[in-house]
Amino acid sequence: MKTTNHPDTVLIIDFGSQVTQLIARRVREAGVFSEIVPFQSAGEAFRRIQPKAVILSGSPHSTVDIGSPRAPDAVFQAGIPVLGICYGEQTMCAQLGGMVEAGHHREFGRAFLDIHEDSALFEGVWAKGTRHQVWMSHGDRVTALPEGFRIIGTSTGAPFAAIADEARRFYAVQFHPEVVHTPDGAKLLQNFVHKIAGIKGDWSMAAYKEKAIEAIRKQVGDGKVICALSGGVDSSVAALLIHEAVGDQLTCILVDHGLMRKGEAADVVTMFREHYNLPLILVDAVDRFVDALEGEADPERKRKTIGRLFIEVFEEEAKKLGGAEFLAQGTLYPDVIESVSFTGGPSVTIKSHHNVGGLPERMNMKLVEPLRELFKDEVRVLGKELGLPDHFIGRHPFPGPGLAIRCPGGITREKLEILREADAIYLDEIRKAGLYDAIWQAFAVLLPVQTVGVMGDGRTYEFVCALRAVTSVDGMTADFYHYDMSFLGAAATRIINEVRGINRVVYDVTSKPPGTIEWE
Ligand SMILES: Nc1ncnc2c1ncn2[C@@H]1O[C@H](COP(=O)(O)OP(=O)(O)OP(=O)(O)O)[C@@H](O)[C@H]1O
Ligand SMILES: O=c1[nH]c(=O)c2[nH+]cn([C@@H]3O[C@H](COP(=O)(O)O)[C@@H](O)[C@H]3O)c2[nH]1
Ligand SMILES: NC(=O)CC[C@H](N)C(=O)O
Ligand SMILES: [Mg+2]
Repeated sequence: MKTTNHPDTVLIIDFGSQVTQLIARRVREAGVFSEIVPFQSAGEAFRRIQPKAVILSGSPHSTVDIGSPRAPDAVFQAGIPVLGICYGEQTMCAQLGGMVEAGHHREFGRAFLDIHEDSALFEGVWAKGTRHQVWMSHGDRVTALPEGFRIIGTSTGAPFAAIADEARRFYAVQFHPEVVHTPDGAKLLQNFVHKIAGIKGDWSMAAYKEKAIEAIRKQVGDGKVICALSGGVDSSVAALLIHEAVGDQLTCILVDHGLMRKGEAADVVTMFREHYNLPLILVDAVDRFVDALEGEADPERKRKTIGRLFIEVFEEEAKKLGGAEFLAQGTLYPDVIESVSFTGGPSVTIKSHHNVGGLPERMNMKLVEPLRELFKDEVRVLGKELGLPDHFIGRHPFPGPGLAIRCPGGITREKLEILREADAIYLDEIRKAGLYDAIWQAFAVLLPVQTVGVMGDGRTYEFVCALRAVTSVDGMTADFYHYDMSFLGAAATRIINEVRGINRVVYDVTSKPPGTIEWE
């Protein structure tokens, strides 16, 4: 694991809470860099990073169980502030000489906290004697405090809902300040990092950009870099950053695999050539991909074929350039966080996500991943810093395998063409209705089902098109978008009227889980 470049880091120790990432988000929103590490490697990370403060996350575990996770003792001996959240409070108490009792007073959801004492944690937010909404999710509770601690807040189910040892700068809460259902939670976290830990809060995207550029120059030297550029936000921002760092040592490669949205390859090329004067090779690999996929109906085989062909194309292009030592990717922080999994054993593969990650091993290239510390919306802010036009920054994500995984059943050129047209109309309607930015991702799917219709007094027997639109934060969970029916009616009419081959349109009202966002 790479050493962080940030002097004032808050280390978040993950015990497997569902919302650990939110702690990192809130800390970063306070202008302070944060890193998440799983508890198993927290000791090593603590020595390497030398954080200015530590936050202990929640957990599905119970501290009363034998073998349940603990924070490294060094965390409590370093003289730095520590904040325990939920399980984090429980383990802090268990480790420092207090007591925790297992589950008779379960508290889930909204609860109210009575403020007993003024505290640096509450400064400017909550005054003594007031009551505030917080969000709880626990069964266990602390029943005796370690020496030096006092109660600063209580709730009905948790007499020790907020505690502090001000001398050692140890604080802990039973509720979750990181979630929006604790309306003042973000302010408490700001107090912890600014007032208690004394970290300035000058971590900004502008500063990040300069550091990242420096780091790229150092890593790459005078070597050659190729960047697989899809025109999506991640690879676009990575490419711009590397271009600022090493100029024309970078060559971008956009593969037109015939599975892109309508006009997309040309748009991406125009945008990059017009605005950036960035060396970009457009590889026409349409026949190669579509021939290989012709008739293929199995979702996993589609994905694997596409992944393999990407590798072949990149190998050939790198060779043509006389070789390249580095491959740039738009890998994001959620891809690299090793979240703590309690399912035991390897998790099942739902889909083989195509990525260029398989490339370096096969091609002996070193990876350049300047975004691996960022969340997607942070990447968007960085894109703004780099002058990426708004319509590129706000683009919906688009999967590497493209339309191939939106065409369930056997793929044919004709079906891809029909789908491309329907998708373009659908997105056009969304833009015209002003809904594009309210939706996280939207697309059309061409179903391998034909139905009977009547058009102009004649019988039709054509395909069904499904429309999908979801809201989400990170693509891990999603809800279907609640359109007004008149919008759906208008979009359906246009698709059926304008696209030969489709005579029926349906809307997908499945959330994730149980569905996934894409159909394959
Ligand atoms: N048609 C393509 N040509 C070249 N590289 C591609 C293509 N499609 C995908 N890639 C590579 O695969 C990576 C993963 O794709 P992914 O869709 O996750 O990211 P993205 O396209 O950069 O951003 P977004 O998630 O917003 O679509 C991309 O960053 C890019 O490096
Ligand atoms: O680069 C990618 N390569 C893939 O193979 C891939 N499959 C799904 N996706 C995108 O990931 C998000 C979650 O999709 P699912 O709910 O369908 O798994 C959604 O945004 C999907 O569009 C992919 N992106
Ligand atoms: N959210 C949590 O951290 C819960 C901690 C512990 N599992 C409990 O039920 O109390
Ligand atoms: Mg993409």
